[in-house]
Amino acid sequence: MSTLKVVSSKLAAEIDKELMGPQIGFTLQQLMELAGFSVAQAVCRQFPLRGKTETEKGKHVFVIAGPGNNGGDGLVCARHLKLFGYNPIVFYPKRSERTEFYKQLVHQLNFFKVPVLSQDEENWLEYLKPEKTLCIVDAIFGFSFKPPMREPFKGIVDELCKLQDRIPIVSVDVPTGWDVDEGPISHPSINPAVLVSLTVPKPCSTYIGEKHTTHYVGGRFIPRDFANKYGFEPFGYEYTDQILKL
Ligand SMILES: NC(=O)C1=CN([C@@H]2O[C@H](COP(=O)(O)OP(=O)(O)OC[C@H]3O[C@@H](n4cnc5c(N)ncnc54)[C@H](OP(=O)(O)O)[C@@H]3O)[C@@H](O)[C@H]2O)[C@@H](O)CC1
Ligand SMILES: [K+]
Repeated sequence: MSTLKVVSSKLAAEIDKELMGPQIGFTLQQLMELAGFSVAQAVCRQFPLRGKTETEKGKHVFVIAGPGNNGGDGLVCARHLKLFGYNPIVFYPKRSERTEFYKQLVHQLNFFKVPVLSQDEENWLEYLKPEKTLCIVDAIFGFSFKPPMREPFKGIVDELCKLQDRIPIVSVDVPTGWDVDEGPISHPSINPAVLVSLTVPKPCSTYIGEKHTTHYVGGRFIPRDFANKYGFEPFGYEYTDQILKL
C-alpha cells in the first residue's frame, strides 16, 4: 500500500462526506472544534509564551476569519488561544449567515472578551504593527477557494503579502489564495511561515518551501483503518498531541 503524503481536494471532500455521513456521524461542529484546537496548539508550539517577557506575552495573535468553514476554524482557534494565555484579536470582515453556529462562535469570543473586528472597522491594519503582533492566523479560505479573489479579501491578502516578511503567517489548511491542488497560481499569494494541514495534507502543501514554512498536520480525528482505506498511513501523533510536525 503506497503511503500517500497528500490527498486530492476531491478525495478530501469524499473523506469529509464520509466522516460526517450517517455511518460515522461526526458533526461539522465537532470537526471544526478539533481543527481549530489543533491550529491553536500549532501557534503555541511555534510561538511559545513560556519564559517570554511581558511585552512578548502582550503581543496580539491576529486571526483573520473568512466567510466559510476555514473561517470557522479561525474563530475556534482564537477561543483556545485566549484560554492558553495568548492575546488574540479576530478580524471577521464577512460574517457567514449560513448557519446559527457561526453566530454562536462569535458569542463565545465575546464571552471570552476576544475583540472581533468587522469590515467597517477600517483600522484593522492598526492592529498589525510588527512590534505588537506575534503572528497572523490566515483562516480566510481553505479548500473551497475559487479564483479570482473578490473584495474585501483581495485587498486584505494584498496587505498580508506586504507584511509577511515582518509578521509570520500561520495558514489554516490551505494558504489563502492558493489552489488546493495546484498551489500558488494566482498572484499575489501569501507564503506562510507555518501551514497547518487539517486531516491530511492537500497537494498544494507540496509547493511550500521547506526552509521557509514549518508544516504541521492537525485535525486528529481518523483511525488507522479509515486512513488506509483512503491510501495513507495515519500520522504518528505523540500521546495527546493534536498536531504533528511533518
Ligand atoms: N471538512 C473537514 O474535514 C473539515 C473542514 N474544515 C475547514 O473547512 C474548510 C473548507 O470550508 P468551506 O468548504 O466552507 O470553504 P472555505 O475554503 O472556507 O471557503 C468558502 C467560502 O469562501 C468564499 N469564496 C470562495 N472563493 C472566493 C473568492 N474567490 N473570493 C471571495 N470569496 C470566495 C465562498 O463564498 P461563495 O463563493 O460560496 O459565495 C465561501 O463563503 C477547510 O479548508 C478546513 O479549513 C474544518 O472546519 C474541519 C474539518
Ligand atoms: K487559509
